[in-house]
Parts: sequence; structure tokens; C-alpha cells
Amino acid sequence: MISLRHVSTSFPAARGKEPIHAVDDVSLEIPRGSIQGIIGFSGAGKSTLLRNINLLERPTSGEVHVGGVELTALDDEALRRARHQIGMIFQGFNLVNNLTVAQNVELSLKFAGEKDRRVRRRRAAEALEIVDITDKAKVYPAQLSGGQKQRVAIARALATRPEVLLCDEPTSALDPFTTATVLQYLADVNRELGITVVIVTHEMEVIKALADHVAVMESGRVVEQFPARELQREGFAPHTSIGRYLVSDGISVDRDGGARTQAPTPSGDQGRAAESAEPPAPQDPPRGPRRLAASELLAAVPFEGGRR
Ligand SMILES: Nc1ncnc2c1ncn2[C@@H]1O[C@H](COP(=O)(O)OP(=O)(O)OP(=O)(O)O)[C@@H](O)[C@H]1O
Repeated sequence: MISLRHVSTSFPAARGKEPIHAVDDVSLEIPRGSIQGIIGFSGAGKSTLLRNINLLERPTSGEVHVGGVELTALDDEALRRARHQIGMIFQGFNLVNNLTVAQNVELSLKFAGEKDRRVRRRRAAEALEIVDITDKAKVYPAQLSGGQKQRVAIARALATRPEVLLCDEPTSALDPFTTATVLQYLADVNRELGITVVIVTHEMEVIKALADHVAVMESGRVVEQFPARELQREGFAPHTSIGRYLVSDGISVDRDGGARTQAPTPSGDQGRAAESAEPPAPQDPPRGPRRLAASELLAAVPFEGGRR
């Protein structure tokens, strides 16, 4: 379904510096209808690789194929049409604040060239129903919690009926209970609509809950791949030190190094902004009180139809 062939992406150097090789000769096959997790530390190149799939970031070299079409060979107009098959959601939700929830979703259909307003309204209503947020159709994003905003973003991505959903750290700004809710919707979308999901995250617990396949990135390269079910197998150890570190106990890769520990509230659906900080170096694991692992909370929140 998605085939990345020797994809590299470099960014020009600042004066006197070396260019940044954000993605370095990555080849990856993602089967139709699967959930592919991409994990690694900050700066590993995960987001750039994800944005290479819909050419939001055009690779410097290599080929990107989606649904049998080589996107890297298309002209601008053909690429614009092909992109309707690929929805995307982001850590920061990216909703338009001065439009209502329904208008935000309709906007994606407008961009996709749907001229009939009634069709846009109907399809937006359908998409909002998929993520159970129809009751918020007339409110503005500022009136929503983080989890609700992400559900609207999922609806917006689904409105064009894509075959692929790209998720860039979709739960990083959410508390663990809200994370479980959003993951549930992504699992449902994958299972019920057959949408191929690619999810970039620094949280192994998200991968464990959702993914079929895992790719570990370091310094722009995919250094290791394994089936996500391996994560449930006792004694499983990735081959690379970065992979072992990411799956080791206590690693929900809390980027603040455990300095800000916050117990989630069961009411849950209160988005809170994640604070950015450098990740710990692999040889320097996080200190301080361990944040409640998402798995503990996922166990507490029913995850019906969850994949694992
Ligand atoms: N538009 C850009 N211009 C210049 N450098 C960039 C650009 N986008 C990304 N980079 C650099 O490319 C490298 C990979 O960045 P990328 O955002 O893909 O990593 P990541 O693994 O997603 O990190 P994070 O988890 O922090 O989002 C980093 O060194 C980053 O600074």
C-alpha cells in the first residue's frame, strides 16, 4: 500500500554548518489496512519521514508510492488530487479557531474540490459521527478539550474518505485517559473503515496499544523493524540499543525526564499542552518519579475492539 524506496530528505545547512540529513536512505513497506508505528527520540527524523509520505515534505531523493501510484513522479495538480487519499492529524490539532467544528471539517472537503455545499455538510456530519462528536458541531475549537479537538481533527481527516491516515504524535499533548480514547477511535477507524494508519510517537505504550508493525528510527535511518506483537512476548529484546531502551521498563519516554509528574484525572478529557524538553540520552534514563504508564491506564479504560 505504502512503499518508501531509498527515501532521503536533507535540509540546507546554516552558514558554516553541515546539511541536516533528517531522513537517510529509508526503505519501508506498509501493508494495506495495517497500523505502522514509527518510534524514536526527538530529532530522529520521524515527522519528516511521515511528511514524506504525503509529500508535505518532498524527499530530496527516493520514491514514494501510495496505493500503487508513485507520488514522487506526479505533477502538482495530480499530487493535489492524490493527496485526498491521505488524511493527516497533528499533535497540535491544527484547527481553524474562527470556524466552528462543522466548518473546520467542511473546509477539508472544500480544499478537496467538493463544490456542493449540501454534500460537504452531509459528509462533515458523517465524519463527526464516526468520532462521536456531533453534539459539538456548532461550537468553536476554543470551547473544546484537547481530546475533543483531536477527535475533530480525525473527523476532518476522514471527511475526504482517505485510504491512509498519517498521525504525527497525535496523543502527545493529551493526558493518558484521553490518549486511550483517541487511540480507541484510531483503532476503530482502522478496523471498521480499513484505513491504513501510520503513527509517529515517542511513546512505546501507544505503539503497544495500537500498532501491527514497528519501525525504530535513529539519526534519520530506520535501524530496526519488528511486529508489534513481539512487544507482548516475554524476553523479547530489540537488536539495537535504541530499540532496547525504548521498550525498557518505565519508558513512555517522558521528555521532561520525569520532572513534571501529574496524575491523570478519571474524567480525563482535558487536553493539556505537553511541554517540550530534550529527551534523556539513552545512557541516561529519566530520573525522578515515574509517570503512570499509559498501559496501566489503558487497562483501566475499556479499549473495546483494541487490537491487542
Ligand atoms: N524544515 C526544516 N528545516 C531544517 N531542519 C529541519 C526541518 N524539519 C526538521 N528538521 C531537522 O531534521 C531533523 C529531524 O527532525 P524531525 O522533526 O523529523 O524529527 P522527529 O524525530 O520527528 O523529532 P520530534 O520527535 O522532536 O518531533 C532534526 O534535526 C530537525 O531539526
